[in-house]
Amino acid sequence: MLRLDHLVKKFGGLTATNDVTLDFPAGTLSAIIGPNGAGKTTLFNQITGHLVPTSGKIVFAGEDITGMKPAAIVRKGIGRAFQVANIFPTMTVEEALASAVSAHAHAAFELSSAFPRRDVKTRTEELLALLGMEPVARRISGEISHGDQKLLDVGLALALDPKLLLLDEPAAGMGPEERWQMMDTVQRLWKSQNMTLIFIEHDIDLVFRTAEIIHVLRYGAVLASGQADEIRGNPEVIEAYLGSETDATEADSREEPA
Ligand SMILES: Nc1ncnc2c1ncn2[C@@H]1O[C@H](COP(=O)(O)OP(=O)(O)OP(=O)(O)O)[C@@H](O)[C@H]1O
Repeated sequence: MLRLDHLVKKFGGLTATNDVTLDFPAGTLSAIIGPNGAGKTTLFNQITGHLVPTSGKIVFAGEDITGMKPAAIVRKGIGRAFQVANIFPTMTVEEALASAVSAHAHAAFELSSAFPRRDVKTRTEELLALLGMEPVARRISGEISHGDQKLLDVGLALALDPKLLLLDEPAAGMGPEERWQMMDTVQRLWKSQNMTLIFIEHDIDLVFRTAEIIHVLRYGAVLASGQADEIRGNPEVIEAYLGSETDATEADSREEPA
């Protein structure tokens, strides 16, 4: 579904993504972990077209999408949950979701007149149910809890019917109980929506419980890939990951002199 092929991204003398080659097979639920500054978000930004790789290729569904603009990549079927709930602060949750569903239906209809018009109301209700957000459907987006706003972000990305969904720390800023619930929801969405999902997460316990495949980044490069048991038992990973608790930004140590 998605292949990253020798992907390099440099910011001046800093190599944020260092020769990353990874496969994300269709239908899988993968996590990307790694210390602060390991290059996780930079990787996502390249996949979504917000950053252009210095070298290497990004192949999605058999097509080379390297260097395409973000809007074109969204149309190819790659969605990402941004912190967008605050774009609709005065709308209710239901209205915000309906707007996203409606915009997507409209774009799809313009692309192909054969594309069936979506029943916006039905899809909105479906999403509310999927997200478990019916109880807050009529509340103002800007006034719901942080956790519900993060869920709404995911819902807005889902409204575009992505084949591949990228979530950057979906449980960030939540309390322990809420974090587990969020990851349960992510797993449920992934199962029910027949999509490929990649998430970035710092909490290694959440990752071990949720992801099928885990990729560990360090200094912008892939340190290890595998299932939870393989990753859990990898001394290098443990060292790299636990080391991050004390190093604020590991990338600081790899800046080359100008
Ligand atoms: N636009 C940019 N310009 C210059 N340097 C950047 C830019 N974006 C990221 N970096 C640097 O690239 C390195 C990797 O950053 P990135 O945000 O991808 O790491 P991360 O693994 O997502 O970290 P975190 O877990 O803290 O979010 C960091 O040193 C960061 O400062």
